[in-house]
Amino acid sequence: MGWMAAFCGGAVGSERSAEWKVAARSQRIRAPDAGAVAARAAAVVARGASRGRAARSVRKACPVDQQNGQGETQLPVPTTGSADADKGEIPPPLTTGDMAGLWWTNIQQTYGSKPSVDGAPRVEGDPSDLLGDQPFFIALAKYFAQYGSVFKLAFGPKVFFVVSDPAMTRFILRDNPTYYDKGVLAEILEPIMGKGLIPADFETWKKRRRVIAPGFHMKWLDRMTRLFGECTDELLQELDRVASRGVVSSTGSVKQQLGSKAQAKQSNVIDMETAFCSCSLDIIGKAVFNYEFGSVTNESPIIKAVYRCLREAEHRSTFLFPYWKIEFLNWVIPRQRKFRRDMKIISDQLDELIQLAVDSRDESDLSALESRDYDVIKDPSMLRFLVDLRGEQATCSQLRDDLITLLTAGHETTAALLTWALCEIARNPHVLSKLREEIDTILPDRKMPTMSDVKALQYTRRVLAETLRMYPQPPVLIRRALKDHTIPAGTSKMDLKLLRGNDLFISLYTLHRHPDLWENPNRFDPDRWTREFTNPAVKDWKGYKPNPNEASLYPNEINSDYAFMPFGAGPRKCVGDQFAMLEATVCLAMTLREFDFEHVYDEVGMTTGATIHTQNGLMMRVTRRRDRSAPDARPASDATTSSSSSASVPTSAAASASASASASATAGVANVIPKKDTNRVSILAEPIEDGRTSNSGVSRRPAVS
Ligand code: HEM
Repeated sequence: MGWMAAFCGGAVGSERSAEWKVAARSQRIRAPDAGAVAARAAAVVARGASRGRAARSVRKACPVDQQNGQGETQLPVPTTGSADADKGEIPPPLTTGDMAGLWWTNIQQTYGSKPSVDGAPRVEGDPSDLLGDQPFFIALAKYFAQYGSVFKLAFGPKVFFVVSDPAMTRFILRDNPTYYDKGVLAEILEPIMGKGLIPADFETWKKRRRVIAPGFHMKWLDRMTRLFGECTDELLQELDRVASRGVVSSTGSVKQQLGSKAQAKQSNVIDMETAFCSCSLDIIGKAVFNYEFGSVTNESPIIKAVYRCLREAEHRSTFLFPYWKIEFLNWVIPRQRKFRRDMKIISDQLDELIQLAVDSRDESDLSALESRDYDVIKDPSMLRFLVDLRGEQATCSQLRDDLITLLTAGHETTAALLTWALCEIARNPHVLSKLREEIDTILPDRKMPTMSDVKALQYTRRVLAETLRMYPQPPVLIRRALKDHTIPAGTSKMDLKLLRGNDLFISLYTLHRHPDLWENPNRFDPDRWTREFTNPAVKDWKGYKPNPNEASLYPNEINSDYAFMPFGAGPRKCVGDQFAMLEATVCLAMTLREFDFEHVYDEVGMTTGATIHTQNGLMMRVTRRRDRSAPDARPASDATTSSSSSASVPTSAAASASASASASATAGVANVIPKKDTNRVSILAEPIEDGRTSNSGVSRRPAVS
């Protein structure tokens, strides 16, 4: 299927062009005129109040809606679903006036004599750590060591409260989710995801969650598990090719050996971060809208557009001044012009896929959809489900927002999980050995994993859970208070009084390494999930209790009483958690069954993005597994390594690092030598910096249907 097909030639093409013009015009008419102009200007002063307008300026109306005469019609509320956040009164959305008032209060409190009533200590000195080279969440961990589990950061008129406390987190995410919206996150993501689940306002979220959540039903997940195996198989074929290339020895200067692009391409070194990214992108494309992403090495325009949009979201999340909200700058600044072009490429393709799905709609009840025979269905995608669900008439633009949200949320997160899991496994031979023992028993030979295999792969899933504890994706959850209220004290022993409009970060990174909540928090120890852990010294925290028989796919917020929240918590918890765990388990198990990996560099630093990235890729020497009948056999160099405490701890330092792992949550942080490289992720086969290749060379596979 060609990207341009929908808009090329014929009557349909020209009709659509006409619709585009109508759509564009109707967009302009719908936009609030004077109010919008004022709001845009005010947004420069008060972020948050003009949500949606900037989004509309980038996003386009959908031709399918025009065709159906739906325009921006409301969706009927479906009869099924799991959204249960509408308990109690929903506070009204924030206005420009609210934000301007709050900013004035912040200025008076930070720089004037007005007393603060919030109760949180303010980070003293220059919080330039947050803008410097080190990742944002590492800076927060440093402040956590100094100020405890609640503190605030003040920048000019902005104040951010940072919380790393289980009881407070439970209050925010589970007990009172309607007190908050997604604040800064929504502002950043709305131009990309529109009214998708992540940035959506409460009303839209409630409707869409009820429709999308049942899409992840058991039979579909079962079919997806097969897809994960098929896509991983393609990755394995590529790894096979890489493994058979000239071996880069473990001695001598790797930099010298990989000095040129040609040399890098001939070596058995691969960037596994990029490889996992490619694999998970393929998976999500097929799963969500039955699209076969083109070859990375062929430089498919859509893949480049998707990656650039993800990078743009990251750029926005780390840029303090939201200049993209000033309309004319979007036309003047090249990266913003490119962003608009990329969004159009993506939207056009999604519109084409939606059109195809709508044209072949086969309306069914939810129960019929949930019991579909996915063995015979050609298109098992989520889009098919959303379009076929009886009574469900989402507008095309809403569907587009849903799809792009699932694509974005479900791609990098899982790739990051696999990346950091492999990073830790390669440093911990005893973990690898236990993994292999399990994998060889449950998945002998080339057997494709099934859902029940994944359930049986308990140790593999513990490794993944441990990875998510140490490298949560995303490392920080973002909320904004919609009403004045008080969050009762947790471990911090102080109530936190919030004003309407206050921004809040829940630092999962520090919560997951909190020394009061975890034994040896910086130690990579998958077996911790089999041991109960309590600490009576922590107020209002029940501790961690393993699930009997580890029945659920991962230890979660309930087992840990909100100390571990790999997929968030409460009604806005990740809708793709099972999908992600199944995918990561299948991919990791299949990969380790076949190949040995060895770190090329001692250090794998972290950088901030939407997820935690490596600094310069996860460069690994890959070889075919040496002795399948003796899974413990590892290269001699590995035998000396023990549990590391951080991805960036040099191998040689791992033993001493783990000895001191019982220190504070920032012990691992101290070992980090960050070197920010926000342009690092490249999907093209180009050498980066010192000549190492940034591309896995993972080729795309033929369509899986
Ligand atoms: C290892 C992989 C993943 C991790 C660690 C992860 C993590 C999270 C977290 C922490 C949240 C909550 C965000 C918040 O409260 O602000 C979330 C939400 C979400 N995730 Fe995931 N996720 C993963 C994979 C996926 C996948 C595979 C999909 C879809 C196919 C997905 C779709 C979503 C969506 C749509 C939301 C928003 C839910 C809502 O607001 O109702 N995620 N995810």
